[in-house]
Amino acid sequence: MAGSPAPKVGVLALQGDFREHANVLRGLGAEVSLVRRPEELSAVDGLVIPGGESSVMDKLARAFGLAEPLKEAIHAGLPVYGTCAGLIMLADSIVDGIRGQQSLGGLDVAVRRNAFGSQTESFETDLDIPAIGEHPLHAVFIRAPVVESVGPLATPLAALTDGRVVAVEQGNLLGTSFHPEVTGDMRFHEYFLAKIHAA
Ligand SMILES: NC(=O)CC[C@H](N)C(=O)O
Repeated sequence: MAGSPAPKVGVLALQGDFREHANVLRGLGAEVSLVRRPEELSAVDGLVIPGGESSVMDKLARAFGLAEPLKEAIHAGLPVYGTCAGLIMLADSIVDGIRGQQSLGGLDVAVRRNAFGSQTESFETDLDIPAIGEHPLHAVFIRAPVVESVGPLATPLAALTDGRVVAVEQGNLLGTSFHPEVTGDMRFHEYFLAKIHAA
């Protein structure tokens, strides 16, 4: 946006495909930093939680003393976008988590891990997502979760043809089951940057 400074966007870099997100965000003009410590979190205007393995991310976030600061930041209204494992981290409730797995919460949804089972490790499909524009988005799902139930505070943004919800938003929070950082279609990251500008 002309005249406005580049937003400072953090990418949670405990585990997972944080480099891909950092590259997309830099390409869109954001000032990107990797977040592994509470001080790094307090320096950003928005945060992306990448795909990876949510149970590992959860353990590392707690071990590094980041889980509580992350919850506080989410509660205080920091814009946060979670993809895949990141969506699981943002869900108020996890279905099929490993024993003791915790989420940060924030999104009024229940998310089922590995919802497509071991037969379907990954697949690609085109999704109609009016919130980000007219053209369908090519979406890549990798051992992906689905949003199993959406509470009254969250809004579904996209669903598969069978009706299962794969993208949601709630105020400053955004979550997708799929990985826009690997397709070259940057509309979800642009949508998220617009949220940061508006926050
Ligand atoms: N691509 C991904 O982020 C996979 C998510 C992973 N199955 C989990 O439970 O966290």
